Amino acid sequence: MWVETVKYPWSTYKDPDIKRQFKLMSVLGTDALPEDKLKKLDEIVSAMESLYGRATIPEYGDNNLNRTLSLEPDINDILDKSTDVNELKHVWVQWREATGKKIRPMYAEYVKLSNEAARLNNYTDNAEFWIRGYDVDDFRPRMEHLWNQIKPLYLQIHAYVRRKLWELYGSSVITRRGPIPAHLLGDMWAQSWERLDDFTRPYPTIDDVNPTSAMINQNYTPKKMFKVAEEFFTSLNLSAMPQTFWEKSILEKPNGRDLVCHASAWDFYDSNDFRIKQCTSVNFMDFITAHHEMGHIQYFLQYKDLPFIYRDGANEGFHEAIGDTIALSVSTPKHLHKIGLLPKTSRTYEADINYLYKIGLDKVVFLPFGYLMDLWRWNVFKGLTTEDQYNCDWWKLKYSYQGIEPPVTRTENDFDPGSKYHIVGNVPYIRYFVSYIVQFQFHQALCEKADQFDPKNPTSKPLHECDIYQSKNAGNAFKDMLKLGSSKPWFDAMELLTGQREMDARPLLNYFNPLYEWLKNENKRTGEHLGWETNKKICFKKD
Ligand SMILES: O=C(CCC(O)(O)[C@H](Cc1ccccc1)NC(=O)c1ccccc1)N[C@@H](Cc1c[nH]c2ccccc12)C(=O)O
Ligand SMILES: [Zn+2]
Repeated sequence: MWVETVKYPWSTYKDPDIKRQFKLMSVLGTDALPEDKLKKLDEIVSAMESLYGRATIPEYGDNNLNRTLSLEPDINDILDKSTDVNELKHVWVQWREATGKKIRPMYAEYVKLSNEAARLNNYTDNAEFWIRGYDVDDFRPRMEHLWNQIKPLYLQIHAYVRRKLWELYGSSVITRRGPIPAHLLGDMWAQSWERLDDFTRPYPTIDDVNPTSAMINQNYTPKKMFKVAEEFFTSLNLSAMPQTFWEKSILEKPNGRDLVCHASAWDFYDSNDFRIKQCTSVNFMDFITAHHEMGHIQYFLQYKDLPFIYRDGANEGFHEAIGDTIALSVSTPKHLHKIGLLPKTSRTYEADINYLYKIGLDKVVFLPFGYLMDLWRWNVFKGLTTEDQYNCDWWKLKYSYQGIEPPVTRTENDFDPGSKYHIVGNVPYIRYFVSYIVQFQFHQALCEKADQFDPKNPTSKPLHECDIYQSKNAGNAFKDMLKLGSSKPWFDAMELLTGQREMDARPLLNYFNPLYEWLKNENKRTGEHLGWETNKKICFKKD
């Protein structure tokens, strides 16, 4: 699709739309590389990705079955249910042995070739190439500013969770002033801690909002989960999944066949064939992920008749935010009760705080992780993090932003970034940080359209109780934005839906404000230390 700028001097064109189409078409990406280097880069990425996709670890304990475990569903089930710190440490270490450690030798060449491609596209390095779609030249300082707005809330939830884990595991495993050991947080990368909800929530006597048992009792299947998700979208007057979607998607892990299980959504650019690949288990987290993936498909469907150069998100964060925005309504006790996945709902202060805490264990906790993933990669592409300190710099960032530490000593023989899909799959990650901010802007705007939020009187109808289900008003407003695809700068798309042109952390902070107040009081009551400190060494040389 490379349009010779000499033949078409498009930068001189007057028509803004034609000019935009040529500009988008002229970005070559890795195709700018000479044939042999492009081939080498593709080989490295597919080698890293297939190694990750095939990775298994030995089962914990000395049983002689020597079964092996995959990430999905085996290891995730252990992270969900086990409180045996030695079993948690085993899966944490073994997953990194099976993935990052083996991928490390390939990474430096991947970095070199990616930077070469970026420079051939007239970018200084691949970091600049990756953030071009956000259309501002101070994008990285803006991300730091957003993080600084969120950090006080994160410090509160971090201090509270650390105390609850200290109560559960004792001071031989965790302190009350230091970083939290990463294997105790219910997730392989400590990116979201919602699996801790069950035994750390503020008011434990109040029923937990966990529809998994109802899903199992009602014989939910993966297909049923996607059908229920689809019905939410159609209730908004958005599009149903086309027949080919149901015929060609892979919604369950095919037994026997090796498959990269990391969820993904696919647009075949023929205005008809759209698919999801997801190794779905019947549980609430996978039900939410199903909405995330279906959000991608809905975007595909809404922009499918645009010139194909415009068949993309307004920016990459928008594409990640569609499904999550819908999921903010789906997750409410009110909605789950309405679709029969929650026996009853009690609208008390305690139930409210419990709910905000559960959502906060995903959304607030995720933000430092969503940010540091590309902070590390930007430093690598810019040569600020050199190969001999890959792992040291990774753990410096995990300590500094997330306030966590590894359960065992890490050295430069390890490569912990390579234990995360997006690092081996060459998938940028700041898109999820952007999504977690803008999805609350979208949610607030849609709730206003659904007459379930009033910005002039925000406490009259609390944003966290809003469910836009069956609101055609909200759906049509969402549709108008989705239909733009990437045909307009993302500021215009944002303004069309929300009335403002910038990313703004205030809707997220307003949403969680009752939880923030509760956590401040609770941490003051128990005398929690906010933040973390340690005298442990973080970096060790290759042995
Ligand atoms: O990676 C994903 C979901 C996978 C994806 O839908 O984002 C997928 C990633 C991917 C990109 C490129 C190739 C293969 C997989 N993205 C897409 O399928 C996709 C499709 C069209 C446009 C843009 C992205 N979520 C992130 C974080 C996350 C954000 N919201 C969530 C909700 C539930 C669970 C996780 C998340 C994670 O798991 O760390
Ligand atoms: Zn996604």
